[in-house]
Amino acid sequence: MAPAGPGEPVLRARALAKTYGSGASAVYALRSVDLEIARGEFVVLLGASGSGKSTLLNILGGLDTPTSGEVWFEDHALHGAGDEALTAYRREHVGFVFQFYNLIPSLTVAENVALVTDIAADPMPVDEALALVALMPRRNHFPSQLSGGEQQRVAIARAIAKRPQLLLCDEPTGALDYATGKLVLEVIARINQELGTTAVVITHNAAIAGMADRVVRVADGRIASVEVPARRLTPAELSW
Ligand SMILES: Nc1ncnc2c1ncn2[C@@H]1O[C@H](COP(=O)(O)OP(=O)(O)OP(=O)(O)O)[C@@H](O)[C@H]1O
Repeated sequence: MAPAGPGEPVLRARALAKTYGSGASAVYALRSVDLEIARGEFVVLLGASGSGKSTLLNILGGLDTPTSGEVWFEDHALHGAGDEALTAYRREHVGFVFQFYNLIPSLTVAENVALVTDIAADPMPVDEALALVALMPRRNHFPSQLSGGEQQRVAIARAIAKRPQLLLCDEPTGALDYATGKLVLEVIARINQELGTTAVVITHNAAIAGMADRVVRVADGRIASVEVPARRLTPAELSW
């Protein structure tokens, strides 16, 4: 099968369920999720704490597997895939950004990004990734010398330097103040638009939803609603 073109689904979930534990202590993190994400789309996942957002993102990114149901990346079935196949999927196709930046403190900014470009099949030059997040002037600094927002931008540079098809972000602005959070969102939006990277961003912040192509609300392990904003706003136009 040819890779999906613009607008075609790059990720598909069908009747996805994830249960932790069993019997009386079972936690139904996802109950029955059907979702398609198109190539190049910017999707925001909203929902209360514990609603299942991270579980869904982790399954889409091959960090976790469903208890039942199907999840596909293009024509690769991720459900039931073994550790080796999921590791290869993540390495080749997925960039992750988490709330905490997970940078190596003893390495410079450029060296943190090079950790990924050294092992990727078709990486961009480290300095190109740093330019995309406007951090070239800080390339030789250590993480401890950077603000939280700058550290998060390094984490984004590291995630995109391997030219992943998917950029999956779990609360990327959760540890940042308002203005810094906006800067980080601007970077993610720019990468989505300039590189065409499909982006899925989890947030508690409903205002961020304005910058999405589609807003998926998760409640109690289910998709509660899907909205398409009339116009995609820039992060600068958002306020909360
Ligand atoms: N490893 C685990 N073992 C048991 N229960 C878990 C595990 N991971 C998640 N859960 C439960 O699954 C449910 C969904 O969790 P999940 O982390 O996906 O929610 P979330 O919407 O991302 O929440 P938050 O916004 O607080 O990060 C929660 O009730 C959580 O307690």
